[in-house]
Formats: sequence, structure tokens, C-alpha cells
Amino acid sequence: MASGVARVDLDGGPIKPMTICMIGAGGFIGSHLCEKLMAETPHKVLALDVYSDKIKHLLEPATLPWADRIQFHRLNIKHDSRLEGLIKMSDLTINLAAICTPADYNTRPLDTIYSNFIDALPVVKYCSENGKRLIHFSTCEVYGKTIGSFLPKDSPLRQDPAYYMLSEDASPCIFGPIEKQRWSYACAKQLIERLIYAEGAENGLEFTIVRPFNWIGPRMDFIPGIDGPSEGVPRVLACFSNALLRHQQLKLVDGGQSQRTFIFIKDAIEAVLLMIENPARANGHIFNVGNPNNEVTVRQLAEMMTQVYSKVSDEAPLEVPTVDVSSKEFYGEGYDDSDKRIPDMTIINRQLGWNPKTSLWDLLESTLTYQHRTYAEAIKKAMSKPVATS
Ligand SMILES: NC(=O)c1ccc[n+]([C@@H]2O[C@H](COP(=O)([O-])OP(=O)(O)OC[C@H]3O[C@@H](n4cnc5c(N)ncnc54)[C@H](O)[C@@H]3O)[C@@H](O)[C@H]2O)c1
Ligand SMILES: O=c1ccn([C@@H]2O[C@H](COP(=O)(O)OP(=O)(O)O[C@H]3OC[C@@H](O)[C@H](O)[C@H]3O)[C@@H](O)[C@H]2O)c(=O)[nH]1
Repeated sequence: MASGVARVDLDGGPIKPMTICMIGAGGFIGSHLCEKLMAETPHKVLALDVYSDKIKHLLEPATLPWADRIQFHRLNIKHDSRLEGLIKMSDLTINLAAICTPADYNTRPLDTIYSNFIDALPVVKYCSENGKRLIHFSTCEVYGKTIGSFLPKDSPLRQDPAYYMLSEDASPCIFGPIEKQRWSYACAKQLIERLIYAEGAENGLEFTIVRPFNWIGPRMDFIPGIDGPSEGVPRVLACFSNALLRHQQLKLVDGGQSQRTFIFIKDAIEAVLLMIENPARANGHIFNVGNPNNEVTVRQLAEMMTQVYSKVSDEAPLEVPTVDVSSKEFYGEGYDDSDKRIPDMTIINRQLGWNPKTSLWDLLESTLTYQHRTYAEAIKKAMSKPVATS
């Protein structure tokens, strides 16, 4: 822990050190959450995942100041009898484990549904049966499409926040038809949210549900062919980073007209820490966690990333930096999209007094500096290898 000053919660009460069972700790969000907990708190983490690459720097060497506060357990929660024991040993369970890349939702819908619903069931059950608190990671995708997207394109009502603002306690969840398998993920996440809520209502489970709105930053996903499969399709930050690193055009799916709000991972992690340390204010709530001030179309994101990458790499951008592709070509049959995602921040503001800080430009500058430093050399090497001919 950084300082010896006693830490207090938002109501001035002392924060007692706790043991946290973090499932999916080896992923993007988990790695940042572990870093924060090790550097700034006295809490212990039982880190569960099938991979540990993204938290290796926190596990080794054994001389790290927090070495006795983090323990890695390599396990798959689908079939591992150690899960219940680890939850029982902890004060709080945080479940991050999921398949959560859109390229999988329509091509591996069964794995997606199992991962986001069936595999999360025992976690909820063990927390409920053993009287343990649960923070479960859901998604902004549970909102699906906005009400406004069903209005005529030129309707002035589309400008009215009532038709697009996404509020935890008021907005409906609007998904496309079943044959649009994109919604398999959102639907599974919605059902596990409902189950957790019902466990709270009927059996007294102490829970918090987090709905992240496009958290981005270093260590998100993988760069195809470098630290992930060559044919893999990660989320948009890694897709665009990969193209920039390789001096290729950024692909805009269906014209890049969809809108997103992006938040810097470090801002979002501050919100999660407040939830962890303020159970009286967080229990029983569903929280949007996003940055409503950082809204762009995907096309604008591509343009901004191109500019920022040119600045941090000192390389001139391509003359035509983007190319349009159809969603069918890029993701295959069954893809569909959320049109717009602006989080209503009323509830998280009221309960935890939290606000995001980092602008889109600043978070891209810091993230793309990391991408360039981490991958540019490896990509250069990979691209200079002669291509095998048959
Ligand atoms: N990053 C975002 O913007 C975002 C947005 C919305 C929702 N979420 C949700 O937040 C959570 C974490 O997302 P992330 O971006 O860190 O994704 P991630 O893929 O980087 O992390 C998920 C981790 O869970 C692990 N995992 C998956 N199945 C497992 C299993 N059966 N057993 C053990 N470990 C398993 C994976 O190995 C991975 O390390 C997910 O539930 C996701 O749906 C994230
Ligand atoms: O190369 C690309 C990749 C993606 N895109 C577009 O960029 C937008 C954002 O795509 P992302 O891959 O980041 O994923 P989405 O925002 O659609 O969904 C994400 O939202 C929240 C989480 O639950 C998940 O992490 C994921 O489902 C989409 O409109 C997508 O079609 C491109 O135009 N080009």
C-alpha cells in the first residue's frame, strides 16, 4: 500500500482489509483492478482465470511489496470444484469472466450464452448460499438499441434525451430478432442480471451490478498475429490499433455511423473501487459506468486515432486512412449493432459521487503511446518475415 494513512469510506467509516475472489482477474479490466488494489489498498486478491499474462507483472518476482496479498489460481469456472471454496474464503466475489467480443456473439452464440449465463450461475448460487457479497459485471449492451433508433431518420424527437439516454431504472432493453445472433450476449447478460436481482429480492443476496460503457486502455484484447490469433477479431480499439501499427486502412463497419461513448479504464476502475469499499452505498444497485462527454461515431474515432497515432509514433498517416466494409463481410451473418450509447450518470453520482475525468483525446494519447511502445517492434519483425509460398 502506498501510504500509512488510515483509509475511510465515503461516510467517514474505517475501511477494513478484505479478501476478494476475482474471477476473470487475468483479463483487461481484471488486470487494472488488481493493479489498483495492490498499489493503493490493503486488500487481498484471490485471482482466478485461465490466463495470467496480463497480471504477470503483479505476480512476479516474489519480492514485490504486495506478494503476500495476491494469489493466482489457474482455473476454468466451467468445471472446477475449487470455485466454491475460494468464494467461501473471501468477503467479496467480483465476477468478470465472460466471452465479450462482438465477433463471437453471432459466430459462437452457444459459447457466448453459456459463458455469460450458465457459467455465471454457480457463482451467484455460491455467493447467495454462503452469504457472500457479489459484484457482477454485466454490460451496457443490455440496453440494446435506443428508442430513438425506431423513429424516422429526420424526426426531431431523436434529439430529445428521453429517446436515447440510457438509465438503469427507466430504459427498456431493446434487442433485435433471434436470427440476429449478435444479441445472444446481451440477452444472456440480461438474464443473469435478472437472476441476481431476484436472489437479492428473495434470498437477501448482497449484490452490485456494473454496466460498463466501452472501457478502453492498455492491455485491451490482443493484437492479431502478435499476442492473439492472426484471424481473430478483437474489439474496436485493438482492431484500429492493429491497422495503425501495420500502416493499413482502418475498417469502418457499415460506414462507421454507430455512436459510442468511450471511457478511460483508469477512470472506470476508480468507480469500481468505490463500489468495493462502500457496500452500504453500492449494494442492491445497478450502475452505468461510462463517460457521457466522450461520444463519437466510430468514423470519428477512427479519424481521431489516426491523428493521435501519427503524433505518438511520428509517422505520417495514410492518405486515405479508412475503408468501408459491410458488417456481413466483417462479422458474418447475424451481426447487428447498438446505434448510440449515452449513460445516464444520475445513480452513480448520487450513490458514490463519482465522475469520469479523462477526455477522449487524452485517453487515446496515453493508450496509443502504450500500443506503439509495446507492439511496434514486434509488428515490424513479423511483417518483414518472408511470406511462405506453396
Ligand atoms: N471492456 C469493456 O468495455 C466491457 C464493456 C461491457 C462489459 N464488460 C464486461 O466486463 C467483464 C470483463 O471484461 P474485459 O473487457 O476485462 O474482458 P476480457 O476478455 O479481457 O476478460 C475476461 C477474462 O475472463 C476470463 N474467463 C472467461 N471465461 C472464463 C472461465 N470459464 N473461467 C475462468 N476465467 C474465464 C478470460 O480468460 C479473461 O481473462 C466481462 O464480463 C464483460 O462482459 C466489459
Ligand atoms: O474494426 C472495426 C471494429 C469494430 N467496428 C465497429 O465499432 C463499434 C464498436 O465495436 P466494439 O468491438 O468495441 O464493440 P461494441 O461497442 O459493439 O460492443 C462492446 O460493448 C460492450 C461490451 O459488452 C463488449 O465489450 C462489447 O460487446 C461497432 O459499431 C463495430 O461495428 C468497426 O467499425 N471496425
